[in-house]
Amino acid sequence: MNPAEAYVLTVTCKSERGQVAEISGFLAQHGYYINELAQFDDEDSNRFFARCLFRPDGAPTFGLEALREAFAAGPATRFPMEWAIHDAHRRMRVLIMVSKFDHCLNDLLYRHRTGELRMDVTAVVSNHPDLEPLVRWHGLPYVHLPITPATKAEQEAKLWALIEETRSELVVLARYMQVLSDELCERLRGRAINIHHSFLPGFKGAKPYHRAYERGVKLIGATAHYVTADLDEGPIIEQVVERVDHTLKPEDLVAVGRDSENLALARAVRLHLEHRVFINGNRTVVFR
Ligand SMILES: Nc1nc2c(c(=O)[nH]1)N[C@@H](CN(C=O)c1ccc(C(=O)N[C@@H](CCC(=O)O)C(=O)O)cc1)CN2
Repeated sequence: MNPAEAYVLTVTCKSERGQVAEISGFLAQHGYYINELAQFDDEDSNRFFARCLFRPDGAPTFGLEALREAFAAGPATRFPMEWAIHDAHRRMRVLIMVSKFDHCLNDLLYRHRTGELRMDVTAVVSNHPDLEPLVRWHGLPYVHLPITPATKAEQEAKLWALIEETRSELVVLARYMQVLSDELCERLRGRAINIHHSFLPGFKGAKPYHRAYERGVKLIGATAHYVTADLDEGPIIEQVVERVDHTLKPEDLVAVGRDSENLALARAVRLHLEHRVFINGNRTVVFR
């Protein structure tokens, strides 16, 4: 559990000696105590990643905005970096997208209602009307945006307007069965998560469970990943696998897979909400 007043610093930069000392010294100097510090140095990319949970220790020098300004002028200048300081208790604004499959949506909304996923759901958007009753039961806005190949651009324009109007920070594709355009993927880079119903890179594309059955696999899985223009190729955040055997038909694999999809997506959303995921090329660094 985070302290009553807590902040999360995220840093990505070129690997150089003195970075950890610079960060920890800066926070200590300005009256903050470090509760957690996770770091990773990727020797292949020569990139450094860090996540620091910290709190005021007595009367700190700054408020949050002044702290950000001081960090920008201090450590972030000495070590050019991508960084952010988040209020650890601020709830991220999340827009969920669905089609007709309801298991991932149902699971996310349950975890939201019970407080497990500390987020503000801004809206549930679907290209079908089917799931409106479930969403209304949760007291959340449901926006039906039908789509056809001829209306795809118009539908995505409405979707983007909604994302901006609701100030949504994260978009979750909870078995949304439409391919997002390259432009929308770019606009949502690093803040759109999809659940694919296979243990990627196996069985990309359509009907993975049927193809897994034909292949006679002994494990099936689900993969939560960031959305990119390359279908099902985005940086992987979380994966869950489940043992299966020769007695299971495709429809049985679909049923077994639903639990894996729910768990992989919920874990990935939580990791993102807590600023634990860093994109590292086509991979991720995840501070669990
Ligand atoms: N640009 C991206 N868009 C989407 C991704 C992605 O990684 N990049 N993930 C998919 C989810 N998905 C598999 O997990 C997937 C969904 C839908 C399709 C597809 O071919 N859909 C058809 C329409 C199908 C229908 O109307 O029922 C289409 O878009 O023409 C492929 C993969 C979500 N989007």
